[in-house]
Amino acid sequence: MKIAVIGTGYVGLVSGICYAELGHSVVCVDKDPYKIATLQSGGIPIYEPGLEALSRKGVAAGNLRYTHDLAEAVRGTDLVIIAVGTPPLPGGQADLSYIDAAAAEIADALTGYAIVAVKSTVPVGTNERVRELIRARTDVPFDSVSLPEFLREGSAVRDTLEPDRVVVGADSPAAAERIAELHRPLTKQVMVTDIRSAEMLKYASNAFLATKISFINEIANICEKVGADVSEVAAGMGLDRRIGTAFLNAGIGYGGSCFPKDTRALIQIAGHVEYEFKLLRSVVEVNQDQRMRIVRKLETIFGGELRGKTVAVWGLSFKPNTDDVRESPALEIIRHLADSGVVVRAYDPIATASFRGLFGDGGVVWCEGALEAARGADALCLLTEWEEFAGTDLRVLQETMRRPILIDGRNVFKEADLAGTAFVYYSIGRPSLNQGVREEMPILQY
Ligand SMILES: NC(=O)c1ccc[n+]([C@@H]2O[C@H](COP(=O)([O-])OP(=O)(O)OC[C@H]3O[C@@H](n4cnc5c(N)ncnc54)[C@H](O)[C@@H]3O)[C@@H](O)[C@H]2O)c1
Ligand SMILES: O=c1ccn([C@@H]2O[C@H](COP(=O)(O)OP(=O)(O)O[C@H]3O[C@H](CO)[C@@H](O)[C@H](O)[C@H]3O)[C@@H](O)[C@H]2O)c(=O)[nH]1
Repeated sequence: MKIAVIGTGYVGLVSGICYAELGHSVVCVDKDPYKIATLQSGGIPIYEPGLEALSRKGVAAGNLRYTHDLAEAVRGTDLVIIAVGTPPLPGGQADLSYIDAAAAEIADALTGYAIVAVKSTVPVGTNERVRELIRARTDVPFDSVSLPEFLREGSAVRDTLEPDRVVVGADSPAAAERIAELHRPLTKQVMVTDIRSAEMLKYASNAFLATKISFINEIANICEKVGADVSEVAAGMGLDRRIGTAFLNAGIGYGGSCFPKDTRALIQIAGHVEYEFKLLRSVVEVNQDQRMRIVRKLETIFGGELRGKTVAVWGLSFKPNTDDVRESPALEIIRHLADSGVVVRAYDPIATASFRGLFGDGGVVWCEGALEAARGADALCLLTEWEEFAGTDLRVLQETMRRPILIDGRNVFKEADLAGTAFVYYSIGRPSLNQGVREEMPILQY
């Protein structure tokens, strides 16, 4: 197929490169000149494992190219994929201005029949809105398809080439079949449905996963008080195939460019039809609170006074294996620490530059290595579970720090790692591992 992908962000770029890998003829379009220049020179403007090599391969094979000229890319194409951003507006609802602008540009560029598919995450009814926008500007025939994307950052290439499922929402059976056919080499699970269900299914999936995370975080918080271990609890729950083990890792809550935005947008979508999504509101509230537990724990350890302390932070991205820091819990935690008069020494293997771009520099010393960040610190907070942190020799770390206080926000370390150290250690929902802050467990009488 001849495919034009509009937007070379995390979704558009990965999708475009992977369609080229399947042998299709792909043009990726972005209006950001820096991104296109980087891509044209063989680089990748984001950090995503495996992507750069695939991009170079597609370009060398002659079936992948990059341009900022949308009209030229759309001309004569079979499929146009919209993968522009839908960031949150201040009230939480999705900002559809990039979708509208792309739709108008596509309408003006269409020269013959094409399928226009929306991969961006959009509120129910948006595909119909896109269709009307295009129809108002052109007589060229086209079909609309909702093609929600489920990839995760950090494993985006694998998720795209081996997805659990592909969902195609369409009201034209012929267009649905063409898009289904495009994805059949990737998975047996191609689901064809109506457009509104496809749009809703994307939000419902993210909201459900976010619910799992807030649920296990609340269980973790209770575990701390009753002397149970959340990792044991989650493992045992996960053995039930109806529950499954995935997304039951307790920690400092979810971040990123999707769960925070999409949960809030779904609350708004429900609100528009006068339905109050009470469960999801709580999920969001629990998540917000969970981030601050780390700060409260530090305050308790330091007797309420953070001012003048030096705190090392390991991990700035919202999850490992990405440079994306959008809605990363680290933003809020570091902001709070810096505002409380703490000197923060921060390190991330990949995401420091993007974090500084969003956060600024105030009150933070940016470090080039994990041990360098820990040097002379009164406490260390681990916020992202990058693999390199798990391999730390805690005895060496202890020697580096002024005081051995370790707040493990992602439950990376195990009992054996702590053996022979003097760390005051606190993790999430595993009170038996706590050292130095271990509380007497209450005798439970009911
Ligand atoms: N990031 C993810 O992991 C992920 C996963 C699934 C779905 N989604 C959804 O996919 C959509 C895109 O997300 P993203 O993270 O890739 O966004 P992004 O912000 O990283 O990238 C969007 C890109 O679109 C470009 N763009 C905007 N308008 C354009 C236009 N008219 N012409 C050409 N380029 C244009 C921007 O310059 C930008 O590079 C969002 O709706 C998001 O919710 C994201
Ligand atoms: O057990 C878990 C799993 C995840 N997280 C956190 O949840 C957030 C999101 O993680 P993940 O879902 O792996 O990353 P994303 O790249 O944001 O992917 C989500 O959001 C995308 C955008 O919509 C969807 O396409 C994906 O299916 C969906 O998993 C991160 O902060 C994680 O640290 C936890 O705290 N505990």
